[in-house]
Amino acid sequence: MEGVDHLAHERNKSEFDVDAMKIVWAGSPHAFVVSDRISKLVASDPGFRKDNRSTLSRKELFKNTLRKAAYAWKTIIDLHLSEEEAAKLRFYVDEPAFTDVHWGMFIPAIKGQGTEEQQQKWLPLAYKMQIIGCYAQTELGHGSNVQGLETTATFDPQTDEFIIHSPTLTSSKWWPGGLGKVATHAIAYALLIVGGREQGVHGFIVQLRSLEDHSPLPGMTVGDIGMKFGNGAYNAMDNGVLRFDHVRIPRNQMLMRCAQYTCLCMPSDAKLILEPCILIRVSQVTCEGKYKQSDVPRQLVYGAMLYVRQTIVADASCALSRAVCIATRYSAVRRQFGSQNGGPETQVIDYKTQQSRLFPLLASAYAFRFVGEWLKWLYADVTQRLQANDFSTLPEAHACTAGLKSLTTTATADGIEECRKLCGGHGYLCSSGLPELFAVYVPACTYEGENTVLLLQVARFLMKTVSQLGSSKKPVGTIAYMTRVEHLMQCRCGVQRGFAELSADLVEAAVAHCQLLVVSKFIEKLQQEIPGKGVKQQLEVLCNIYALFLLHKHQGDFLSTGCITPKHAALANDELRSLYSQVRPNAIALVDAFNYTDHYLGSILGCYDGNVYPKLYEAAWKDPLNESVVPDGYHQYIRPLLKQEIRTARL
Ligand SMILES: CCCCCCCC/C=C\CCCCCCCCCCCCC/C=C/C(=O)SCCNC(=O)CCNC(=O)[C@H](O)C(C)(C)COP(=O)(O)OP(=O)(O)OC[C@H]1O[C@@H](n2cnc3c(N)ncnc32)[C@H](O)[C@@H]1OP(=O)(O)O
Ligand SMILES: Cc1cc2nc3c(=O)[nH]c(=O)nc-3n(C[C@H](O)[C@H](O)[C@H](O)COP(=O)(O)OP(=O)(O)OC[C@H]3O[C@@H](n4cnc5c(N)ncnc54)[C@H](O)[C@@H]3O)c2cc1C
Repeated sequence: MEGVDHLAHERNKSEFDVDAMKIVWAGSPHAFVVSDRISKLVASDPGFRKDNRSTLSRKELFKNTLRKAAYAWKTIIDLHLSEEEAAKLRFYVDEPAFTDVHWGMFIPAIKGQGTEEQQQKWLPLAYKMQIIGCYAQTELGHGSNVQGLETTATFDPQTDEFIIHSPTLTSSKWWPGGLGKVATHAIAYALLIVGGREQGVHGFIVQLRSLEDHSPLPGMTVGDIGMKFGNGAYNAMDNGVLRFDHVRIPRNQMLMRCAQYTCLCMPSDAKLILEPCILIRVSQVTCEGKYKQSDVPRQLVYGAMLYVRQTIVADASCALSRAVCIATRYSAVRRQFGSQNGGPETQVIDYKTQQSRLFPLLASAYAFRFVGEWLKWLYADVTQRLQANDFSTLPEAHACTAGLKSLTTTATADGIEECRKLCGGHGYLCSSGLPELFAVYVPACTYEGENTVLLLQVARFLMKTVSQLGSSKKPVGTIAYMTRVEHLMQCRCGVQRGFAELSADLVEAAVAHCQLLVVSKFIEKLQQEIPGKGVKQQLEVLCNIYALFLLHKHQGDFLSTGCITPKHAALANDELRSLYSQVRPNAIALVDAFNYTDHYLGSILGCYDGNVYPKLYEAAWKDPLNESVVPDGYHQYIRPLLKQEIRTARL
């Protein structure tokens, strides 16, 4: 039987309203309509074709990405797309590009840390893409440790300028996306030196390339850092290297204000829209060469990272759901063993082992979706509070964004790889879509804060909270539960001792805290009204799978701390098995609810109609290696080998 019939049969088994679930997944009926329309627009436009990416050379890939970015921008302008629609278009075009960093980091950094004058000067140009920006923070020798950056920005009061300089090889900027070949400007982070005194790391707007002929400006040595992991994939991005040799910029190009807690605003007609934002001055250098710092928390300069980490959490559910959709559909198509009386073999999705690897990932995709929604709310909430000069929830917002970024990207990267394995040998083919998805996704565990480094930030926050237990400062919000954990009261005196020594255990505690967050936000979601036949029931099953799977995976910790008994552990495992059986008939419908087009999935194994084998067979013949029956190199290397005379006696 062909796959196409097979999946139709699977769809008929489902016990809930898939259209209603699509709306839950999208977030609202409006979000669904926008997403559905834009995904179809992209899928039907040959200008956004992506099935040939893995066969392109680096140069061809990069040029093709430039073409797509220009074409995407033209589409946005011609169709007068709104900010929401433009963001969806970028999502469905599905190509890492300099535009991500321009819109996702360069513009938010200016909006966040620029003065009003700076915003008025630079944002209209950036919004119209008349300048293209990158975010140049990381250096060859320094990434996680931002305070350790070596690039210097020395104020020269004679000329009212900063001199930006890379004093060592290790101070070369290294990694910024878009820097290598495209960006005309950068937000460069450098150690500020005023009157001979170091004043910490600050951001500066630096022009890199001529707006006439794109050549690097005097004093700049700039280029691409080279091929990265995987063919195609993130190599569409020109991550770059940059050295400054005493480059002079006007004093008014130091970012002197901190108000980053505003959302990205991309106007449909590329005209400037300035949103209301917080006007907090963090630091300033005057023309007389005086450095002034206000008394607001210095951590506000990390706001751009808070913003991007929150978007990364929202993106994790997309990447994981995409892999899960591919693996689930293929698991229903693929058959191995178990043929009875010459009948069909068993669908691999019916094997309990397959279910126990696949369904927790399906549940995780939904769990991350809802925690991502909640994190957006938290980010909006902290923004509002900061506008009222209330900094009280900033540490919690930092811990949540950092911790959830770490948890969800790690689980998603691992989950994509598990989905590849769940697809057996065919999962290793580029046409499965999974190798490229993994290669594009996996750096999310490193960029925007290396995942272990971020968990250490969460651990620091948790330990601070524990040390304050019993004081008048009661933990609230996501750490309110700590007052209920008696054991923590006994720990509180010792928490400031041995942090480094115990850091591996503390990282585990940080992960557990984040997992609790994900579970509790899933439960909160279920407490809302959820319309649609059987939708809530399905989500309850998935929520229970997510929670019980974690309990099962970490049962050693639960048992050793006396939180559960061996009997509980066994019951949890029984329940998990029963939940897998409940998901089974709904599995295909649950991944259909993601509403992904075949174009976006980019996977023969995951195609909607399940018609996998003819498509795999057809695709093989399109490989460049099959352009000729006899390969290039036959006459040079194969034929001489076949015709060689055996000269050595032993052979
Ligand atoms: C082809 C298609 C084209 C389509 C075109 C269409 C057009 C587009 C239209 C629309 C599109 C919309 C697009 C949106 C796209 C969005 C996508 C975004 C893509 C992103 C791409 C990512 C690329 C990668 C970028 C990077 O990686 S940038 C570099 C990031 N670097 C880091 O993250 C460094 C990590 N290190 C740190 O964060 C810090 O150094 C530290 C580890 C936190 C330590 O800080 P430090 O001050 O040195 O140490 P401490 O003394 O420990 O202080 C910590 C102190 O501060 C608090 N803290 C720390 N961080 C924060 C924070 N962020 N906020 C608040 N508070 C913070 C911490 O709690 C401590 O407080 P206490 O002292 O009180 O304990
Ligand atoms: C694809 C990609 C795109 C990027 N884009 C940009 C960009 O646009 N702009 C930009 O500025 N940067 C960018 N980066 C750089 C990125 O932000 C850094 O690589 C990241 O912050 C990690 O820093 P690092 O490389 O210094 O890692 P390191 O900190 O050197 O990490 C190495 C190891 O050391 C461990 N480690 C480090 N510190 C500690 C500690 N205190 N305690 C315990 N363990 C520790 C880490 O856990 C890790 O295992 C990008 C990186 C990648 C891979």
